[in-house]
Amino acid sequence: MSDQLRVAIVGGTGYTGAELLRLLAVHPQAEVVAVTSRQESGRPVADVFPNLRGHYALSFSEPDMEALAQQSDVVFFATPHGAAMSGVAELLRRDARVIDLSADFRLRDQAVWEQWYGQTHTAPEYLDEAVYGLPELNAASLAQARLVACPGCYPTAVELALMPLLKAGVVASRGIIADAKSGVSGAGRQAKLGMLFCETADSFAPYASAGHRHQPEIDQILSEMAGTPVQCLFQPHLTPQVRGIEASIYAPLVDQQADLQALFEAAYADAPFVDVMPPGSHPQTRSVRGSNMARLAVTQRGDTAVVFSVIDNLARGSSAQAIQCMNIMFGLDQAVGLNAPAMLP
Ligand SMILES: NC(=O)C1=CN([C@@H]2O[C@H](COP(=O)(O)OP(=O)(O)OC[C@H]3O[C@@H](n4cnc5c(N)ncnc54)[C@H](OP(=O)(O)O)[C@@H]3O)[C@@H](O)[C@H]2O)C=CC1
Ligand SMILES: CC(=O)N[C@@H](CCC(=O)OP(=O)(O)O)C(=O)O
Repeated sequence: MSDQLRVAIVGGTGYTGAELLRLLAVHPQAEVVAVTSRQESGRPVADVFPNLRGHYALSFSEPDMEALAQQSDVVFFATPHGAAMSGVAELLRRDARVIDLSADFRLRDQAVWEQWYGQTHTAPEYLDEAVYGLPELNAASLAQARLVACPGCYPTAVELALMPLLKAGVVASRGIIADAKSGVSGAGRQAKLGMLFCETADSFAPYASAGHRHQPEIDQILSEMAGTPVQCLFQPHLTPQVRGIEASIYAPLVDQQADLQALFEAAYADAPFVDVMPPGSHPQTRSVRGSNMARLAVTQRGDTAVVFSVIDNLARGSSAQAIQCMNIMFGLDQAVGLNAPAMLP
């Protein structure tokens, strides 16, 4: 076992932490050596998550950065915004590498981050160094990264859908609309009134119409892809399902002769976790449940490119994509441990 990557997880009792544990339980080249929870410290992992019985002898521990750095090669933060930035300096100083599933290092501009997240950033010196963990965009930088800022779940779905169009320059930089829907696990495992079964079942609604914190992240990354400022109107909705994001994206074409299907197939020819579906397809969230696959379908409607994008918010939208980043950072095959097909039905 000595050649196994030693993995620690801060925040192992949330949904993304539980998904990291589930996926890493069968990763052939990584071993979880520590997992933290302040509320469940001392309790066996398999007591809290019965699906992991027989996979882990570990118990949850307190989040002690010095101990985690000594024990592990890489530390995942599956914590609310604000936690990773208080631990990152200590971990990097002790040569652990860090993969942050929260938003602490996603935005380049400290003032913009503070405006949207409503707190002071305490480690702004790492904002430039952090590599945005979208493997199809940043594989080369990820291979060298000490600190990875994993994308938000909605941004993953939207950015993968728009990357081929923006890189080829076939759509306008204004007037793009991303109409996105998320399952309830996107809100995390903490009880919140609006996320209860009786509040969400048999219903469907938009939210955050005044602006969502994923808006500046989406605009930042789309602008990097295009090499020019891009504005995308992003509108989220809550759907009564556990996992899954669907984004329907509308982008005004500046080149109406472009073969969009060919463009997408070429852009993702070497991407093991992007499936460009045949023309006329309607991807379903159930086709990606529990898997790292993003399924895309592209079509042209008059002067508009229409892209449908589905991911599992807990897998491609966070934990599985974070493991794909880990694989790249440590020189492993990017797909190792992630090849299981989605659960269906
Ligand atoms: N849910 C989703 O679909 C997605 C979530 N994300 C992001 O991933 C992160 C985790 O999300 P999610 O799993 O849903 O969150 P949860 O609220 O479900 O879980 C949070 C976890 O972090 C721990 N924690 C909370 N505060 C601290 C702290 N200050 N220091 C150390 N540990 C702490 C909690 O355990 P304890 O309090 O016991 O220590 C718990 O294990 C968030 O930043 C979220 O925005 C990103 C993409 C998708
Ligand atoms: C359904 C739901 O509530 N979803 C969450 C997004 C989850 C996510 O991606 O989280 P971070 O970007 O914060 O890491 C929301 O809209 O706030």
